[in-house]
Amino acid sequence: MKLRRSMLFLPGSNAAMLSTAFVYRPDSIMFDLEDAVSLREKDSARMLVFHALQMPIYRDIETVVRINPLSTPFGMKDLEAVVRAGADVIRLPKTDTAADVHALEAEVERIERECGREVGSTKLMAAIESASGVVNALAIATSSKRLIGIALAGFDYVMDMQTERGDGTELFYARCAVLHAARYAKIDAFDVVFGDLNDEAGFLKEVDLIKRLGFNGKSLINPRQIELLHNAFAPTEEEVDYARRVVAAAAAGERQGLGVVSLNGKMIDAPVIDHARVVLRRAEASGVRK
Ligand SMILES: CC(C)(COP(=O)(O)OP(=O)(O)OC[C@H]1O[C@@H](n2cnc3c(N)ncnc32)[C@H](O)[C@@H]1OP(=O)(O)O)[C@@H](O)C(=O)NCCC(=O)NCCSC(=O)C[C@@](O)(CC(=O)O)C(=O)O
Ligand SMILES: [Mg+2]
Repeated sequence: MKLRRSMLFLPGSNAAMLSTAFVYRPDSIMFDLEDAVSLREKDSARMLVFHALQMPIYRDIETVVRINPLSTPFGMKDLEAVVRAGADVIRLPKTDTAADVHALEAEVERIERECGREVGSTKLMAAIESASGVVNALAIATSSKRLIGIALAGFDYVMDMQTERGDGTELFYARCAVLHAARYAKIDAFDVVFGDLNDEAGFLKEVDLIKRLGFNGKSLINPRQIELLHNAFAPTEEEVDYARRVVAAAAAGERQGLGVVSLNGKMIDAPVIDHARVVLRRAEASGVRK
């Protein structure tokens, strides 16, 4: 089971963060060349990220680079550098249509051929940051075989919607649209950045909500958020124990030729058994909640 619970953003211009971020063990590290980098640092940040991607410390952690949009003077330069440097995933910001992904994919394929990387080895993810992106979420999610997932980007999205971040009501439709598109396309879905580092309770409430909705994980901006997120996504001892009992009851039922059995008065059928197996695989991959 490939875990992508935590995707930690860090500004590509910050050399100290670039060389230490791996110690926090997020599932993926996202080097940002877009909005966290000022205009005068765009070129130096690209160089820093180009070198960081080739450091041995990043060999066993998924690396994602958020490039600038291809419509800016920086986007193509970013892409040339980071595909050649071996980024695992390119995150396209402000993806409004499937055509944005097609344009990116064509350039990635050209660069892979030019530099001798295996064609198709560079994966993509699309960040949806506008009403247009949400309306086109299904077309975006199904636009390329390279896509590992789509992410909702809350800050730009609420700006586009002429509202502001609040209790989540403002994101409800977009979260559901992004999730359904991702599930239809059988790729991952990532939730928004939570910006208030001192509001741990608010962060955990949001994590609980997005876990219940079905997101795979969340974009993060600070290492403090990683352990909280991983812990909240891990199954509890009780959930693991119950899952084991469901699997055992199902096996006993199968031996008796029964498709459906009951466990303490609760119906155990195929989807319940599948869910129990997911809980057990999750516990194996991530450990049990502390
Ligand atoms: C927020 C803050 C300045 C706070 O700094 P502070 O220094 O107060 O934090 P502290 O907790 O005190 O740091 C303790 C120790 O951790 C180190 N440390 C901190 N953060 C680290 C990190 N990220 N990676 C590695 N290391 C880190 C730090 O260096 C220190 O190390 P040391 O000195 O050695 O002890 C800092 O976190 C930070 O810059 N975050 C990343 C911001 C960023 O990338 N934004 C762009 C993406 S969002 C966006 O664009 C919106 C979006 O587009 C999103 C979408 O698309 O989804 C949309 O539209 O919604
Ligand atoms: Mg944004």
